[in-house]
Amino acid sequence: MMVGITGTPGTGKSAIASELLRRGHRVVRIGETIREYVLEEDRERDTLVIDVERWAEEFTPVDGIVEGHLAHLLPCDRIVVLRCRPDILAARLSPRGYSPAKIRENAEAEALDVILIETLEEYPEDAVYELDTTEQSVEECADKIEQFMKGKLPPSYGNIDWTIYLDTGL
Ligand SMILES: Nc1ncnc2c1ncn2[C@@H]1O[C@H](COP(=O)(O)OP(=O)(O)OP(=O)(O)O)[C@@H](O)[C@H]1O
Repeated sequence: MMVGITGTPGTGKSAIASELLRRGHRVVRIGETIREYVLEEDRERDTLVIDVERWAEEFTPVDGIVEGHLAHLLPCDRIVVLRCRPDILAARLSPRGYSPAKIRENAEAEALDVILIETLEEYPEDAVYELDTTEQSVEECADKIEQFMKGKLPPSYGNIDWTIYLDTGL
């Protein structure tokens, strides 16, 4: 079974995937699979432009976890969408040295449910598990993902509304 972990940068994909790796799961980091698919560097947005279509087409499926903010563009069996309250997300991103514009762009995308919406365009409802990491530890989040993988936690999404954070000047 291939399980994707997606989410806005800073929601905790990498940290949670490391915990799942520690627990013995196979983990593929999407960042390590895109190198040959980089089309250009978008300097203004401080990000890489990837040939996502070709990358997704050529991706070799894994029996395990695929972690990265493009995971929902792969044909996973189940997909976990990590969430984080936008003000806390901004605080998590600030030690990275990102520009204020890049932090704002990510916080806004999180407030607007961008990754969840993209995920629901690709996946049936019963394959999606939305997990709010704002006030849970990495271990608690990993526990829930393991339970979801085993079918012990039902799919769920849609209980988050962070639109008020759009007006806070983040
Ligand atoms: N419950 C939690 N789950 C995951 N990470 C958390 C949690 N609480 C706090 N963090 C912290 O949030 C920060 C951002 O996490 P991380 O780098 O894993 O995000 P990411 O989604 O992988 O970002 P990117 O897409 O840029 O790689 C880390 O410092 C991590 O320790």
